Amino acid sequence: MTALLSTTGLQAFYGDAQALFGIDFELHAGELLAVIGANGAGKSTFLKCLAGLVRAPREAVLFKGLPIGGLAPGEIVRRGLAMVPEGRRLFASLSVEENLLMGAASGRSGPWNLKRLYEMFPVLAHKRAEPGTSLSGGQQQMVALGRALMSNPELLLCDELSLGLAPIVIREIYAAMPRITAEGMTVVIVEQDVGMAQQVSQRVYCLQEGRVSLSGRSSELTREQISQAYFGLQAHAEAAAP
Ligand SMILES: Nc1ncnc2c1ncn2[C@@H]1O[C@H](COP(=O)(O)OP(=O)(O)OP(=O)(O)O)[C@@H](O)[C@H]1O
Repeated sequence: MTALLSTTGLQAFYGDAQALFGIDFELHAGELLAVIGANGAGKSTFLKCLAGLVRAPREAVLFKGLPIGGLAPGEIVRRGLAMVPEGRRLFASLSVEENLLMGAASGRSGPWNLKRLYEMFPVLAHKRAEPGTSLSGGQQQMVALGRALMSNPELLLCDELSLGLAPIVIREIYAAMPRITAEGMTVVIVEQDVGMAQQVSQRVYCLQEGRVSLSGRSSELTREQISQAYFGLQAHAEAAAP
């Protein structure tokens, strides 16, 4: 099966500091995959390389068979890859609806529009005219997720959706995932909560100090394997073919 997205030997740097040391990664259409790892392991940097927010060598990232490493973020969105950034990053001067409509600027068509989003998150319909930043953290996360969906991507990258949110709100946000994947969308989540990551995903990659320390099917990985990969002891289970 051809990968929807793959990276080969992906390295990333902040100035002279190296953050990723040769990431080999493969993602197939329709998967929901989780990237886990401790603080500073390189999870956000990895997603940013895919989305064009951190520089990557052109050939190190293939999306739909074409090299996209280092392309401008807007070009990558137009090709069908959208990201929900860590920390929501809403436009403070814009309303909820205007924030959502920013996502539609890619010009891509597909199943997601304002009506669908408001059905999925009714609270946003009630607050459509309010400034995005006046909402609760969980509601802002719904806007950030909705804004990315409005670009009708084939691949959605979500960086720590649960950051700073109460467990009940986290469950509400993750409850949206089956509706998103039911549309055929492929999803990568970065998640600190390993239990949640394993529960919602089909496969997991664990990063440790900028390297893949473990990959495999979520249902088959043991807590012990994950905690070893998370905290740095040697462990590697090859990903089973999806
Ligand atoms: N803007 C930056 N400038 C310099 N170094 C950075 C920058 N962003 C991240 N780093 C470094 O790159 C490495 C990977 O960080 P990254 O944020 O990708 O990790 P992470 O796994 O997403 O962690 P977290 O869960 O804390 O977000 C770390 O050593 C971090 O200090």
